[in-house]
Amino acid sequence: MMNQLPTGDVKRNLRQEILAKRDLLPDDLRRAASLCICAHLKDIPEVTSAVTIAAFWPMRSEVDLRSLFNGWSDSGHQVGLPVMQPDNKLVFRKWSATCLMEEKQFGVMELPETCEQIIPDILLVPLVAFDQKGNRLGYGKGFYDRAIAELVSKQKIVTIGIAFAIQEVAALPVEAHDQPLDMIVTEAGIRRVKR
Ligand SMILES: Nc1nc2c(c(=O)[nH]1)N(C=O)[C@@H](CNc1ccc(C(=O)N[C@@H](CCC(=O)O)C(=O)O)cc1)CN2
Ligand SMILES: Nc1ncnc2c1ncn2[C@@H]1O[C@H](COP(=O)(O)OP(=O)(O)OP(=O)(O)O)[C@@H](O)[C@H]1O
Repeated sequence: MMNQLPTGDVKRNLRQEILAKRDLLPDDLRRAASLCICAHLKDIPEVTSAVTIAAFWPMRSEVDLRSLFNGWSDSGHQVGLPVMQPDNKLVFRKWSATCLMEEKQFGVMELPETCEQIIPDILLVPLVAFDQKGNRLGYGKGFYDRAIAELVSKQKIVTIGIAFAIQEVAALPVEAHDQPLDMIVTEAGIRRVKR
């Protein structure tokens, strides 16, 4: 049957449903799955050969990639983390083991202004939901849609969605501004999206 709801409503409902499901994952399972996702990322040549990897500091019940940061940094990668700007854009600042994260708007932890801004060549994108075609849903503020659109207009970039397997949905509604992903990594494995 055709879905009669406007796209914005469908997205809002899916977001709520999947976030509730993600919040219910037990901590031990979340930790194990996060480590499994980290192990998969070590097997992706585009990641291991990247200069600058944009990751994220986990918020709420997201996948936790932090166990990779020291190793990446020690092996010569730059690790970037997102910082929200007043114009609803994202920039990425360089993480190091001595950085102290600061609590910013919506309780999000971010690197302070003293950390230099960097341009990522790999973007690990936190997901609320995804589908098999590589469409993604975030928290609904368009931060990553804008960031991906701006980065791809300037350089070649690889976008990798990061989520737990339970965050997959059959099909997400797609709007003109939605930026699809090149790959999705869950604890179940690495999926490359063909287009
Ligand atoms: N780890 C991580 N960092 C990230 C993101 C992310 O998805 N994951 N972001 C990806 O975008 C940006 C932060 N985006 C956010 C979007 C919404 C809310 C939030 O709390 N929204 C409230 C409504 C706030 C309001 O409208 O006043 C809510 O949903 O209840 C927080 C952060 C940048 N950093
Ligand atoms: N490139 C862009 N330029 C300006 N506005 C944009 C752009 N991309 C998305 N937006 C706006 O951001 C809002 C949120 O979009 P959407 O519901 O697709 O969010 P999302 O994909 O869940 O969020 P996010 O990208 O933060 O993960 C929409 O109102 C949309 O118009």
